[in-house]
Amino acid sequence: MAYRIKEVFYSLQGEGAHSGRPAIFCRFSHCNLWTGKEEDRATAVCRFCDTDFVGTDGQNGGRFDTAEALVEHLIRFWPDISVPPFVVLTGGEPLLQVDTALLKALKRQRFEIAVETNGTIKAPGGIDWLTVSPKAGAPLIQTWGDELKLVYPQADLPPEKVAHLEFKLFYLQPMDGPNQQANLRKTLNYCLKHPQWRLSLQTHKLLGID
Ligand SMILES: C[S@@+](CC[C@H](N)C(=O)[O-])C[C@H]1O[C@@H](n2cnc3c(N)ncnc32)[C@H](O)[C@@H]1O
Ligand SMILES: Nc1nc2[nH]cc(C(=O)O)c2c(=O)[nH]1
Ligand code: SF4
Ligand SMILES: [Mg+2]
Repeated sequence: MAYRIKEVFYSLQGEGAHSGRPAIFCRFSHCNLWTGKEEDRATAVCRFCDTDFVGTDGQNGGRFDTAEALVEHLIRFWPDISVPPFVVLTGGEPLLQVDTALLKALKRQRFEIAVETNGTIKAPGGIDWLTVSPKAGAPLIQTWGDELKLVYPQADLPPEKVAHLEFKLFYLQPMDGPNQQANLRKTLNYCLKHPQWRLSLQTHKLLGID
């Protein structure tokens, strides 16, 4: 299968439990909850997305015909082969494209594999760290994983609706956008009242890095 990749970059994981950890980011094109076109945002299922995932024209993006070709491309961004490489598969919605062939090819090169998904597609086996970020109005199929990272607030998806699911860690991430400051305040208040939940700041944005 061919893989369509918007961009690849080396940065620090900015969100969740691995925040601060150097990682190769592989951003897959396409999402099942938004076309990615601004003209469709108001009618999309997911309307607050902060990411451009359209096409393959981003930094180091492209179309890769085989899993091996993509893995060879990714590993070039890792600076020290004595440390196992860490990759974050994101998007767009990576599980539209991530398959067992890719996960196996990554493992052959000793990759530790993290995935960021909206939870509408069942994850294949072989992922080391699964982050699920459910979206109001979308079916939640992947109901277990390592961390649940809920963007907050979402009118029709209060944290109470997902607090019982099978995850090791529960994060609230303030919704970026026009109400960012108010959302940050609400998020931190919610965490203080409900200590099951931790605050996930998008630290890459604070640092001004990718
Ligand atoms: C761009 S998404 C790609 C992965 C997958 N489609 C998903 O939604 O989880 C990566 C992460 O950014 C979060 N995110 C997207 N837009 C955001 C925003 N405006 N504010 C805060 N987090 C946001 C998502 O919820 C997800 O956890
Ligand atoms: N630094 C950094 N950390 C991230 N964690 C999740 C991201 C994403 O867009 O999925 C992301 C991102 O875009 N940049
Ligand atoms: S599901 Fe993820 S990639 Fe898709 S529009 Fe929402 S935040 Fe963006
Ligand atoms: Mg991002």
